[in-house]
Amino acid sequence: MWRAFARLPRALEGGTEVVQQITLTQHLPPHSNVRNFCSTYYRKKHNLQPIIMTSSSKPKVVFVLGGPGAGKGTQCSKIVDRFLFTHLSAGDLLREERSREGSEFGTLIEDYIRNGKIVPVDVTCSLLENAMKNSGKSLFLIDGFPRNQDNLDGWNRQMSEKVDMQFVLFFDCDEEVCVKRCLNRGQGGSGRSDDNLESLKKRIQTYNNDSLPIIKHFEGAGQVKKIDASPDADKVFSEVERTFLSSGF
Ligand SMILES: Nc1ncnc2c1ncn2[C@@H]1O[C@H](COP(=O)(O)OP(=O)(O)OP(=O)(O)O)[C@@H](O)[C@H]1O
Ligand SMILES: Nc1ccn([C@H]2C[C@H](O)[C@@H](COP(=O)(O)O)O2)c(=O)n1
Repeated sequence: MWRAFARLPRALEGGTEVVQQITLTQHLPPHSNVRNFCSTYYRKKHNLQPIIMTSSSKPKVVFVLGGPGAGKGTQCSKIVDRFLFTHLSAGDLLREERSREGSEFGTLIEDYIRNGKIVPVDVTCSLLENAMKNSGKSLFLIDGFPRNQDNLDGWNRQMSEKVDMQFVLFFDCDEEVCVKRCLNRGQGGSGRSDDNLESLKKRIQTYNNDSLPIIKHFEGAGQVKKIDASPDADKVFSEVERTFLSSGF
């Protein structure tokens, strides 16, 4: 496959930078009009505007799910380095809000996080929507969301019409491996109030009872791309990379 990128200036898209990837088949002859038209050289030489093919101007979203410590954050930062995505972690946004001076939700968030429970969706969804708007970007990895039925219902109410959900990237990892990784992360000085055995037991329980059914729901709709998250991070990423490339990113 041969790829070209067309970048639409922010001003044209109401403040949202839209980067579209146009994939053409190899079958085009090397000097076909389409190829020439797409080439930066040709465009510059003839002072042409980039090609704009608008399939949708809505932001694109990939949900990233998996157990605590499965490696979602690690893989998201690799995806950001390789592709044009912006990473939004629901957990990070909640921790930020918890620490924000004057936040009315600080105590509630800390209680939910320490006890491995899922914060009510109105809080999380608003943090996500604000972060999306403030970024000015249009390709998002939404990490750790939706984590239960309340998250999914709230998203469907507030956001589903405003974005194009592409697929769910699911990092599949054994419970023991997940727990070990989180405990190591805690011992390495993560400073997270939930990287301890007591919180982890509750987080795993919440994952099994509340998050897995959501993944199954997406699976039933054919929207899940499952990745084995147990090998080392680079090996996991080669699978991830293949997935994004084959999805046209
Ligand atoms: N493939 C891997 N092999 C070994 N260790 C890994 C791998 N991926 C991530 N880790 C390590 O495991 C820990 C958890 O990884 P990470 O924070 O990416 O997981 P997460 O799924 O985002 O966790 P959480 O849901 O708890 O935020 C980190 O210390 C990370 O360095
Ligand atoms: N959708 C979400 C995501 C996260 N949380 C809370 C509860 C989690 O245990 C904690 C840490 O999330 P992580 O960094 O592991 O993704 O944050 C939530 O309530 N709702």
